[in-house]
Amino acid sequence: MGLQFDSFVLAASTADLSDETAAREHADAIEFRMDLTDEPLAALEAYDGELPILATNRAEWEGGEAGDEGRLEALADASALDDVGAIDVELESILEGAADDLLETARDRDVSIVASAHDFEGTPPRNELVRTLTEASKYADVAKLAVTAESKADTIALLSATEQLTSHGDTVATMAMGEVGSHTRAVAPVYGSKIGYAPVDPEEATAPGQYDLKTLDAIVSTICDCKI
Ligand SMILES: O=C1C[C@@](O)(C(=O)O)C[C@@H](O)[C@@H]1O
Repeated sequence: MGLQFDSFVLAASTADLSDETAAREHADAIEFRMDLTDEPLAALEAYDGELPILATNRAEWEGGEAGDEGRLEALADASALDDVGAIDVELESILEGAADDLLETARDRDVSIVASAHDFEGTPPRNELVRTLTEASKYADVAKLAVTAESKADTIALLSATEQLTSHGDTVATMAMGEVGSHTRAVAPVYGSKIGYAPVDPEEATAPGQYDLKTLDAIVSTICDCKI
């Protein structure tokens, strides 16, 4: 069965699957950043951890390091592995039609789909946040949106959009990158966000403003009963 996102999933985000041992105490899943390592499929095949994997192969044009050649095919290969319970696919690739085969393959294999969008420059207006999340929800089990907050108003817009989609019955994951937005990583789950990303080692953050795994687990567990 695919990774379920009915309650909050704290993902240890890493390019090194040997982090799983240290992550196990705090994380519900591993986000494996295939694009940040050399032989991702070999690493996945050798994986013998306990936590299920959310596989991400982030494109260069979306802030990652994977070139387009073979990128979605590698995700399809990853989805064949038992430990891979979910894949992350850029909303842009979905809308272009480039991910049609991948989505079908994932569905056939009962692997959950996270459709993601990122804004590394700023935070679009609230109605656009709602529109992007609504669009992503049409194609995926989880609609994910990471923006860059430049003001407190940006963070409130993101949290408000998160609450709106969640009350409407959609499954979303949201976070504001950067210093101003850091706290949204802790409080977004209160408003319904279903995935948190955190590195085991703060030096190995996969996005700006992330808390380390232990810290995020402690805060979320304290302020929210989202994991139940
Ligand atoms: O898309 C996301 C969210 C993220 O960018 C973050 O801001 O925590 C971290 C990435 O590893 C992940 O793929």
